Amino acid sequence: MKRISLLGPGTYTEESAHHYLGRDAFDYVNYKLIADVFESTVNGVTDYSVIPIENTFEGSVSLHVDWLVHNVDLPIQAEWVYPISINLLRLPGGLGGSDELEAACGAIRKIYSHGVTLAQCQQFLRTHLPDVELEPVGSNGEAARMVRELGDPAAAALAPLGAGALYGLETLAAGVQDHQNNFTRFVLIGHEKPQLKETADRKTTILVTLPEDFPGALHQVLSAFAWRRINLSKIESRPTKKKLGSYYFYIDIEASMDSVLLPAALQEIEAIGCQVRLMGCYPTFSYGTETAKV
Ligand SMILES: O=C(O)C(=O)C[C@]1(C(=O)O)C=C[C@@H](O)C=C1
Repeated sequence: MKRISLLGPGTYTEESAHHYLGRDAFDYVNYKLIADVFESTVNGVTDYSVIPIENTFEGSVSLHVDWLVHNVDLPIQAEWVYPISINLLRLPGGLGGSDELEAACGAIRKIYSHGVTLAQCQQFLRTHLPDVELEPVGSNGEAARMVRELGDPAAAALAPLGAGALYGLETLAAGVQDHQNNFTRFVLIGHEKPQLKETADRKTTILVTLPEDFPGALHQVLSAFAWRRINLSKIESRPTKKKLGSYYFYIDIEASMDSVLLPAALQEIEAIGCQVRLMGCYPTFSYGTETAKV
């Protein structure tokens, strides 16, 4: 059975992977830190890694995109989008009583959660828990585990309901994210093409580095897609980390490398002196309509 590394247990990453790939079709290997998730696939301990790369409100998870670009050479093999509903969890029977949210919140002194999750609940925290200490941890599953292990009734976690069930925590408030249509995009990376549903739409991700001192180079890159009517779903500049002011463009394209038009567009971009790195051509799955199971 193929092995998949991810942040877990009790994380949104795990929930999303079970939803799209199935619980039993793969052997899931849990790690506490995203660096270890990446490295397990680089070192051949696992075949694939699942990486959260973008959130509706927070935008790109820069740390993860940078790992994908600078530290590893693992193609993207699939992507999916999963809804993120965030819950305030604590030890059962904590101080203040769980029926009165304000009273119960008044008894909380410290909240553990992933940094991205804390950022998605800023308004809720300002309104209900303005004075609590916020402690970012490696994953939301880890946050729930710590609340259980500490045994401190004044501690709480912002995490998935599944983490509460796993560690026996009670839900003080459900769906506390600031925006209701909160989704995160995950990618599956690894060397081998996985066996997934063939009917899904395909996307291609490339990195483009522009030639130096070439006025209008980005305009020419974009026009190579525009006149062929190829749709881009994302373009983002990130530092190359080589020198100040030097950037590459991370581009998601709604087309497959199997089409006639996309390889021609990439050739045109290379011909003007840009460097193009193919990050993957892969099926994309959206929530509610389909899963990736064969
Ligand atoms: O800690 C988790 O639950 C994760 O799956 C990680 C992660 C992330 O790294 O972005 C995934 C999705 C959520 O938007 C917040 C956190």
